[in-house]
Amino acid sequence: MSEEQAQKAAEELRSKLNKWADEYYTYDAPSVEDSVYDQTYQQLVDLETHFPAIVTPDSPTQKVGDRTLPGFTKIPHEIPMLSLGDVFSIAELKDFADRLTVNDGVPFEYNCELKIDGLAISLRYENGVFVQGSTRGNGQIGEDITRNLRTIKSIPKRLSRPINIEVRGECYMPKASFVALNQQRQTDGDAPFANPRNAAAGSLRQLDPRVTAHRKLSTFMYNVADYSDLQSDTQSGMLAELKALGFEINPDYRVATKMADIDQYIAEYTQKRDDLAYGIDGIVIKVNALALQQSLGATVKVPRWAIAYKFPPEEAQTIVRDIEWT
Ligand SMILES: NC(=O)c1c(N)nc(OC2CCCC2)nc1O[C@@H]1CCC[C@@H]1O
Repeated sequence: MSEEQAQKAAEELRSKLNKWADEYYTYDAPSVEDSVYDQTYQQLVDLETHFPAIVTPDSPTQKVGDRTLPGFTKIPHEIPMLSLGDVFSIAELKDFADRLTVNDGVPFEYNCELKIDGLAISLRYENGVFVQGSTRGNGQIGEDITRNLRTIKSIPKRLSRPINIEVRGECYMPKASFVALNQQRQTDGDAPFANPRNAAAGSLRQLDPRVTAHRKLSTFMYNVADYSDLQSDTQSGMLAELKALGFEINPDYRVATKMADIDQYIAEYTQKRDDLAYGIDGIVIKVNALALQQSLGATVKVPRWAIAYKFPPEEAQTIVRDIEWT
């Protein structure tokens, strides 16, 4: 390989790594598994080691640390926005359930939810009025995207009750909006978005809210930062309460009392997945009783009372093959 070819290959690797890092660090919406990122990063390191002259100061190999977007104010999450542990088989899901300490002999009740493939957001209300919205960021620090979120119709500007509450959920782009947007981008000569999740992330990262306003984003809310203001004592009851407050919640949730019910729900939505108006990348299974959620608590990153069952990837990630060394 000549130095010129190495330079070209390095540029391609850098643009991929920068995009993936943005998705991961800024919107918690990685479009590739960490292993793909790591292998590609190593290829860039090898390439730059073989051809030191091609290293650029802005190469991912030269910069470390924070990648929140310039132009957006940082918002600390007083109550961290957790992620979810993943399982990839029913057997692993059963292990998760078996690991939960037995609840004084009473079997756990679970709430099954579709895992919406968007990006996590947090909405804060004071006396029932929407005052601030942010991205999840790294779970501790997000970006203030209030102005962009105000343009999304499914986000209530005023709740049905004048309460103080912080609600978390997923912002997503419906499949139909994604297809229309990519057609428009093709017409305008812009690069199409790879998937609805990236399109949602790209649409929320706009500094100009008018651009966001035209992207037809929507939301499904599914969690509150602090349960104290709610009446319900279960996850399923909380969803119904959020709906009564004015939030959009996904209607396909279902309470399950045994593993067979969970298996059935997973089978049903594995079938229905392609017909849904929005993307899902799995199923979230949560302990239904909020008091049990609290007592089970969380690790630094994920709750002990919830797990994501991930669908098998639709197409295997194409990993860049080893570069031919001449
Ligand atoms: N994507 C989803 O549909 C979804 C969901 N239905 N429910 C939760 O519950 C949270 C609550 C505390 C930890 C996980 N999280 C979801 O998505 C998470 C948020 C951050 C990373 C995942 O996208």
